[in-house]
Amino acid sequence: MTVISVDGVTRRFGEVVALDDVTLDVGPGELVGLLGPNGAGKSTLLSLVSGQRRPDTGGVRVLGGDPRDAATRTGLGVTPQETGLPPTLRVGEVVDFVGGHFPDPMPTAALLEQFGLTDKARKQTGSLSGGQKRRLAVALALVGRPRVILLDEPTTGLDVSARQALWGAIRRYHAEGGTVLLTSHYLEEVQALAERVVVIDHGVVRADDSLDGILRRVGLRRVLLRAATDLTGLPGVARGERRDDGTQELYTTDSDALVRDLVSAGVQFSDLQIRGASLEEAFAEMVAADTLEGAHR
Ligand SMILES: Nc1ncnc2c1ncn2[C@@H]1O[C@H](COP(=O)(O)OP(=O)(O)OP(=O)(O)O)[C@@H](O)[C@H]1O
Repeated sequence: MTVISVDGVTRRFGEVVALDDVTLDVGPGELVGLLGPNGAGKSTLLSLVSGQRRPDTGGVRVLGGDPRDAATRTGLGVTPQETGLPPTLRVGEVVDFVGGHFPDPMPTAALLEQFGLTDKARKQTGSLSGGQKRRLAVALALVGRPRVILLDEPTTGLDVSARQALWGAIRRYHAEGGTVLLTSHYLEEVQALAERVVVIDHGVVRADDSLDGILRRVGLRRVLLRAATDLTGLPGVARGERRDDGTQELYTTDSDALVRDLVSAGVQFSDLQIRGASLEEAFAEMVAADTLEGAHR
């Protein structure tokens, strides 16, 4: 059975098309990372899957039901936005309150222990640090022992150790058979957790592939050199830029072949430097290339 089924969904906000004919199926036990730049439509997609919003056209099913039905939502865990935590309620009270909506909630003490929040149980949520709030938000997604969780930017703003701790909790949930759909700006986070990656941009799914498949697609190298001839249009150069200082920056999937071609063509160059494009650059490259393709369609 498909756990999450998004079928031909379009959602507008006035003139803005936040999602444009999006189709996405997530199977049981999958851990899917939804990746995209600001404003891509990730949060809108999660809000449709969680039943907080309705699509204009198309359909969304979760665990075979309508996500707007209370019965369906008991199988679904979501992280509230930071502003969604009532600031005057104590941490333990918030967990009890959310857990009270589920038939078999996790014991509050065990959950707080798992997320390193035991000593905060009696603190008002308004007094928590940003990192502690994020941990509480993810804990709340798990309190009802849901079959599927939706995590929107689970570790944004966290330091390295807090991020690792949360990744551990997400991995444990997944290892026990849970299905996860998470959004992130961080390729690093998606790389650490997800088996499958969906890249979304301008409301359109640009890529949907295994993590390895996506990494292969973004396996660009950056070649920096100084040359009098313009090399930015050479075959094999995905994108290139000539700088005022005489250097040229060339992105290619095969830097060895590019350098061999330059040598055999007798091109004069100096100050050669080659490094892997950062994941961020590679992701930007993929989104830019697909946008260009879209414009030519
Ligand atoms: N309530 C709203 N009213 C008007 N426009 C909205 C609303 N929510 C989202 N949008 C617009 O829809 C588009 C998609 O936004 P969305 O928040 O889904 O993107 P996102 O990928 O989650 O971005 P971010 O990474 O910045 O959180 C954006 O252009 C945004 O401005």
